Amino acid sequence: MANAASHGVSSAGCRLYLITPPRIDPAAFRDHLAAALDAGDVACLQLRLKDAAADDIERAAEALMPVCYAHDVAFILNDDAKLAHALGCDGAHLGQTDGDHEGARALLKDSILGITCHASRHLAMEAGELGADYVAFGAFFPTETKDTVHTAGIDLLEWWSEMMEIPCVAIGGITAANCGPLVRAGADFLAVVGAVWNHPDGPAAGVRAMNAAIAAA
Ligand SMILES: Cc1ncc(COP(=O)(O)OP(=O)(O)O)c(N)n1
Ligand SMILES: Cc1nc(C(=O)O)sc1CCOP(=O)(O)O
Ligand SMILES: [Mg+2]
Repeated sequence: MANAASHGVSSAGCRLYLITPPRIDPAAFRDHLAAALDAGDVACLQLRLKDAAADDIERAAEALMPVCYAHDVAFILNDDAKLAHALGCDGAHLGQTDGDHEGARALLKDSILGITCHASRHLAMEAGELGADYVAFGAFFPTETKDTVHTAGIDLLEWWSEMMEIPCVAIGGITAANCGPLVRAGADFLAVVGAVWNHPDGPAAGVRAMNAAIAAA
């Protein structure tokens, strides 16, 4: 079965998975992104613009993709597999209501497909069966980035990583201060928004703090 490692998003140990803030000015954000990626290891960037028109997403992708590629960071688009394919992204991340997962798998071929599985073993098994490259569990902690409904526990990560080879992503309120148990439970990637983009000393400090915490776990 295809997996994220075979597409160049290697999880060799736990790695950082960055997600953009929901609204950005692409030209200004490009500099913040470059600073963040200069600061340390990042596996991928997910462009997650909420309530944005396709044209705006395309403009943002054009601004940010070259920065990712210059740093050997995979570029993943949220919510829309067709647009991800059309824009030449490395892959797409789909939630449970973001369209036809099987159609997306077929369309994206060897590109990355990640699927939100909330706190559900059943959804994760389904995602694995259809060929997802990673499954995402969350929310592990309270978050100000998004209104969340589901709460995931450490036991889910332990179970998945013991039973399955498909990489898993942990998301939701993750910070340098609280990520240790997630890493030790087997998370392959920690997906973060606020811990990096809202870090009081800037995004580079956020990446350094997250990577130091991952290494110390
Ligand atoms: C890595 C990762 N995990 C989960 C999500 C959430 O996706 P979804 O449930 O579709 O919610 P939105 O992000 O679209 O609001 C994600 N984006 N990335
Ligand atoms: C986009 C998203 N999805 C979640 C889920 O639980 O599926 S939590 C979340 C927000 C993640 O942002 P932060 O790192 O700032 O908490
Ligand atoms: Mg979505």
